Amino acid sequence: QQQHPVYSVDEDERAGSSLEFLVPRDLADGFVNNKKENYRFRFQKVFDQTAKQEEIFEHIAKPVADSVLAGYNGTIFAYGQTGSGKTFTITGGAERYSDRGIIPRTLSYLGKIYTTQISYLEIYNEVGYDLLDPRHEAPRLEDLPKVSIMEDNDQNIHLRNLSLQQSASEEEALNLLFLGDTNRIIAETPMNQASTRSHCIFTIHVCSREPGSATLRRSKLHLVDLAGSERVAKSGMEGQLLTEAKYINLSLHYLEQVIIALSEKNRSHIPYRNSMMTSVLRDSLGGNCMTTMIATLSVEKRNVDESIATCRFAQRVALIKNEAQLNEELDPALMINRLKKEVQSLRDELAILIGEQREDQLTEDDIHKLEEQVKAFLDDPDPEVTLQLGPNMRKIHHCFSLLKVSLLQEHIHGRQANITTLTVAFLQGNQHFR
Ligand SMILES: Nc1ncnc2c1ncn2[C@@H]1O[C@H](COP(=O)(O)OP(=O)(O)OP(=O)(O)O)[C@@H](O)[C@H]1O
Repeated sequence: QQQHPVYSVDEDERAGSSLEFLVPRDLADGFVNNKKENYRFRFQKVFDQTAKQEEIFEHIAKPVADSVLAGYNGTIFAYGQTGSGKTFTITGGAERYSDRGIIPRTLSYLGKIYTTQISYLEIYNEVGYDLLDPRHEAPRLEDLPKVSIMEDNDQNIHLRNLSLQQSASEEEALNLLFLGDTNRIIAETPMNQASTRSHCIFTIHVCSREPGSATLRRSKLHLVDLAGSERVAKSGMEGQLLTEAKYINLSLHYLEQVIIALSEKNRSHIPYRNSMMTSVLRDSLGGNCMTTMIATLSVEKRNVDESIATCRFAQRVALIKNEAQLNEELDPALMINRLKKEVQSLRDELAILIGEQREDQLTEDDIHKLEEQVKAFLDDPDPEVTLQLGPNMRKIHHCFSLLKVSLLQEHIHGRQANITTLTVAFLQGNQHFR
């Protein structure tokens, strides 16, 4: 229907894609700076309306899913005004199988390789609810248990009343997604007939171990469908819708504050605690996480100011540089087994080197022979004489004990011992040992 396109996309293999809005002066409604007519934003990639869900998964979700499989945390979240396609991108459309979005495609991708646990959290007016709680059939939202945030001494976040559901197969995980989606709070707004009024965080917990390795990798992938980012004044809401919109705007504002703080160098305090969502996403926006943001735009003329606001937000997010760390922990039983095997193989190797199987203890016969050797060594008047013990640390230690006893006795009897010779004897034994 548009006579003049309001945007253009410029693809550059190396520099990424850029998106430009053309805003004739008469279109600026007070939000955009109407002295300017061109707004240009650079993104890693811009997907046009013709882009297929398959393409979005390949470019956006698959790399994050791969890093989750490698043991890092990951987050993908969709941000944009109501009706711009956040739910369509994250969950998918109901009409065609090919319309399925990032969550079902990711489950299918991960499902072939790992068993997982799923949680699905909804944050409505700053209160968290478990979308997988069976009590969701309760008539009123207020009757449901609220999810609360607890922090341990290491500043790890724990969510009380949020269930972790086992899912052994892709089908089980999909069932959980459908169950949760039917519980989401949806309202008809002036701009979208089925508008989600809350933030929804679908989390896939992955625990993996390479075959034969003692290392467990635990990582999680948050797939976040944010509530619509539009400003209240424009959407013509009132009553409950207005209250909801104020909460949504406030929590998105806090999200933005956290994101800006993360992008500032030398910033020690990040205000995660201001809102439920930033508390929950604490380990997923900065630090130990690979974060991808999808900004969805409704590119009609009347939405151009919201689109520009969305792009500005997305560019601020793009400034975060996360240092991803591997979430690894050791399985003690496996570690002990592995060390036992290592000890055995070192013993075998040693036996080959010294040409004999090493006993744990010296035998009586060994001890007797050593006593004779030490006695002969001490009695020999030749200053060049050495003790030949072979590459056996137990024998060397035992001889030192014998020599110490002898030295102490000599001392008591007022005679001097030749300590230099003893040291040389040890070093020779040691060299041979090496
Ligand atoms: N790329 C697309 N192709 C086809 N239909 C789409 C696409 N994106 C969105 N739609 C359709 O547009 C409508 C609005 O999209 P959607 O519900 O995903 O928006 P939203 O951003 O999640 O909105 P809200 O914030 O209100 O929940 C839906 O009917 C959806 O099926």
